[in-house]
Amino acid sequence: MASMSVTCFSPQALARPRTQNPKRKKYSPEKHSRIANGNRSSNFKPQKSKNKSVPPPLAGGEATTYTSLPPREDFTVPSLSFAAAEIKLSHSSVAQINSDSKVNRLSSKGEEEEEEEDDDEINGNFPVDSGKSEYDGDECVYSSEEKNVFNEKSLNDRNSNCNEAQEIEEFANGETSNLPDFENIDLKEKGVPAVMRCFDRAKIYVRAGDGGNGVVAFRREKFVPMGGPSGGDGGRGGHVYVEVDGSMNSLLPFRNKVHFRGGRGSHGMGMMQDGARGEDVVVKVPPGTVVMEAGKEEVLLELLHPGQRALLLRGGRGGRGNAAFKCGSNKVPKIAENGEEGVEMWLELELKLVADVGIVGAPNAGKSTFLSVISAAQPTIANYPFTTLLPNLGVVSFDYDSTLVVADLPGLLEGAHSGFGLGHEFLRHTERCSALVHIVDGSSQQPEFEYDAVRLELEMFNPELAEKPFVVAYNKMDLPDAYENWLSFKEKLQARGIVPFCMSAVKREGTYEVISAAYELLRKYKESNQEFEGLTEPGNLDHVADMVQKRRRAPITDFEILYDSGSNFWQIVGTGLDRFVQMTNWSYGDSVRRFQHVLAACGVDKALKKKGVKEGDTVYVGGMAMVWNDSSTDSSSPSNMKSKWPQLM
Ligand SMILES: Nc1nc2c(ncn2[C@@H]2O[C@H](COP(=O)(O)OP(=O)(O)OP(=O)(O)O)[C@@H](O)[C@H]2O)c(=O)[nH]1
Ligand SMILES: [Mg+2]
Repeated sequence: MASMSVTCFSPQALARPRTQNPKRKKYSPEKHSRIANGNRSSNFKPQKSKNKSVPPPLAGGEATTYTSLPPREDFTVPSLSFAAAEIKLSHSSVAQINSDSKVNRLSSKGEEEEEEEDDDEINGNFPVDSGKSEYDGDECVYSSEEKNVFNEKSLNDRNSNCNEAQEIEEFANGETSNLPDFENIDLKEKGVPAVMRCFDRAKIYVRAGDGGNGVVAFRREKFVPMGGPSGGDGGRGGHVYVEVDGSMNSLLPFRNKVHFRGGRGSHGMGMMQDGARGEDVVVKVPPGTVVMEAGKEEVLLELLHPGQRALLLRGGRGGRGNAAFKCGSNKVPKIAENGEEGVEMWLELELKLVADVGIVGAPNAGKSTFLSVISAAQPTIANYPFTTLLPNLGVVSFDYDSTLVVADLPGLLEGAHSGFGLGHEFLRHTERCSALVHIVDGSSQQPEFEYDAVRLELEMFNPELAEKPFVVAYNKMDLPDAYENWLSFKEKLQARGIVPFCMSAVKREGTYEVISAAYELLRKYKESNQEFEGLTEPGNLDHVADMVQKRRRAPITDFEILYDSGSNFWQIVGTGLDRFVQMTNWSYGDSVRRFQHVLAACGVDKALKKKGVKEGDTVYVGGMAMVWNDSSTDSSSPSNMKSKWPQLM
């Protein structure tokens, strides 16, 4: 049988500063393997937990899920007593757990107790449901300011919890008048401290650099009479690139920096000297970033592989100097162009994890425990819901070339698809997974109900999620309740054509079978999607810049004429013409003549006459106002539009 060797990385590490808590007991792999091997048996033997502080089974026979974040042990104030309120997935009943005992137990557990636990473990009495993480190596420690902020918040939350408990009881009895309408409240960020928010969406502004202006200059040199035009072109503006940086794992940096602008190209100079190019700007994003234009649904780019670089916006073209306009009919051109303005855009970035397998389930089901067993990841594990606030990644490697990346996601609540709890923030991460492991808490009163509720949430968030291949893992088989309910759960699922697995993540039993089954699903999925996979390989990613450029550099002959009869205003709309007006440098006389020529050549005059333009009407082109003359008195002028212009609006 192939062996499981492991490596891991955790995106949580960046978002939440962690240091080792010296008071906490260290996770010892030797001890664990000793315990695991000692207890390894093919049949699960349920053990009554010795720990008195295990919360009592909840009344009403419902699955355990919660509406509000229970306090974190790191931030508890022991003297304060309060009741954390819970709402079950079902609407019928309510249970309250007096968290006092739990809090005190978590925060004031002494060294002696830990030693006692050690003895228990060695004797084979594994304290499976002790409410304390078995793997404390990854404990999160905050700075003193963060703690203060958090403590203040916790205090407020706890005070309000007492009232909430009463309200929730009313809710259970059908008296919902005082409870907020959860459907209509955006719970996304409210009440969640900044350190806990997931930075997986960002809005940024990008702007390509403007091109430099061309200049009018003439060669003046001894012994070179009439040296001719020698004005150089302006340099092009800086491009905007977006690049995947493998070391990034969130969009957090975009909280501090939102604007990215390419450098401006330098202006041209005499002696045929062209201006220097503007500096390019590179926006670094983590792997798995999706780029969209703000306010639009269409996905512009999906950046998956570290090192991938896409050209988003091309810098503006440098304006031509007078040397470029020299021709047979005009050997002394006194004309130069302005540099083209850089394009600007607001973009929405969205980060979707690039994991092969996603672990989903209700809060407290044992998802993080499972990840910690199958990989070297060390997510925080604790006996309260929403321990996991940000997704954790772990890499499982079966042998040399078969590895899979597994993501442990925060628990899902009923209503997660519409923003309830934390789940929907992360549900989109599962869209990238090829397979799911659905962990069911076997010790909950109605595991089938919990299973159905989570499946429904997935389906309501995105029906494609429900189509993904999945493995059902019935967890906590070492607990008597779970053990007793297993057969009925299994039969019910088998009746629907699903074969569930059972396991005890804490005892590391049955976990290998579950992850192997997930790997098998993944393998089959990849086989059947091989052609599609090929498309996601890095290739030419300049299509966004091409698209923007095409839109901008539309032919000058593409225009539309709008007429406002009330004010006798004519407006000529066309991106090609707008760009032409912007690049015309009105300070040179030849520019004006050229502009009129172009208007006549591209058919603007003709089209206006056809539409019935009259003497004295005002015509707007690319932000310029001009007055229409029916009979051109100036024979050198090719267009009927003159006087008042050039004149900026
Ligand atoms: N007895 C027993 N307890 C388990 C087992 N697996 C997990 N637990 C316990 O269940 C509690 C919750 O485990 P977690 O792994 O944090 O659960 P989770 O699903 O990640 O929870 P959230 O992150 O809050 O959604 C912890 O106290 C674990 O020790 C198991 O197989 N048997
Ligand atoms: Mg967790």
